[in-house]
Amino acid sequence: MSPKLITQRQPELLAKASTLIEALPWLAEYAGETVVIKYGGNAMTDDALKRAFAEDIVFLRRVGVRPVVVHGGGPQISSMLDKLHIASEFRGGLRVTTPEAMDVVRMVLVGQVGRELVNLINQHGPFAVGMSGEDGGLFTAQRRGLLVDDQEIDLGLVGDVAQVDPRALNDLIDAGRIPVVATVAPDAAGQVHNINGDTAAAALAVALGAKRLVMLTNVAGVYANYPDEESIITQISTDEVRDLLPSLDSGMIPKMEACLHAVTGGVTSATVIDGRVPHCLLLEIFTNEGVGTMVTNEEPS
Ligand SMILES: Nc1ncnc2c1ncn2[C@@H]1O[C@H](COP(=O)(O)OP(=O)(O)O)[C@@H](O)[C@H]1O
Ligand SMILES: CC(=O)N[C@@H](CCC(=O)OP(=O)(O)O)C(=O)O
Repeated sequence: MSPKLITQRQPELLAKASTLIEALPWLAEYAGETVVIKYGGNAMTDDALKRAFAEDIVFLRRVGVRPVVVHGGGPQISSMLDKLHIASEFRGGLRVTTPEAMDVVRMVLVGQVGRELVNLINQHGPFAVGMSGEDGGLFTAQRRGLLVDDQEIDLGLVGDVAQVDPRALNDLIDAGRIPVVATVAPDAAGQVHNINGDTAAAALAVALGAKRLVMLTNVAGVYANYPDEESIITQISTDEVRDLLPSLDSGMIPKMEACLHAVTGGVTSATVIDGRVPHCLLLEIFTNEGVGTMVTNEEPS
């Protein structure tokens, strides 16, 4: 570059350099740490965004973080169920899952969404390995219902994570791979269950002793009064999440329950970020401000 061009472009070049320098303490803080990233189906809206997500994951791996991807695929499952004329219904943010729907959930999460993410990440090198809760005994599911007014509502083959065996997954990470996890898992008798992606990501983050859980979705974060944009929450304590939970709706219920579970289980923070923003993951982890709503054990100052 000519000296004249450098002078003209100095502000732009300085801005680039300062972004890199801003990342410096964060690079040190996260090196060698496990970060669980939950990629919600609602955040997988277009191909450019998905490619940017794959780049961010590979970036994390390249700078010495141990990223683990747990993906959802709710809208993708719903669209396949529609095509097959199988009705589906959500209760409390969870899909009521008949045996017929379970086959579709497993097919879409493992065979479609998981494959696509593995493919995108591996355009940067042979990093990603797909696995489901069934592989290497990663998750043991336990059937769960939904408590409404002290009455347990049957949700069909919906599971909670009763147990995590992270050995196979840790083997992959130790070998430099990036696990990409689909959240279906057998119960103790071998019956496969549908586990909500947020629920599974939190259980995994706790079991792995992850430093952080970051969840990409299609809203800017959690709103105290959804969808009033003014009511966006940037930081919230676990006590405040407990107070907020009864007022939440749809998919935000399992998401906030999952954040609560992760943080009370020892994960330093759980953050919900806007997956519609390209490279939101890098912005959240490597910049001072971060984006989205962060749940921690501390009262916000
Ligand atoms: N208080 C709230 N703040 C933000 N989003 C909320 C709130 N209550 C309900 N939602 C809904 O939660 C959705 C995100 O959850 P979900 O659909 O499960 O996403 P994902 O597929 O990313 O897991 C948002 O699109 C929004 O419609
Ligand atoms: C029990 C339950 O609700 N399972 C979810 C699993 C996928 C998921 O969690 O997808 P998102 O993260 O995109 O919402 C479902 O069937 O939609």
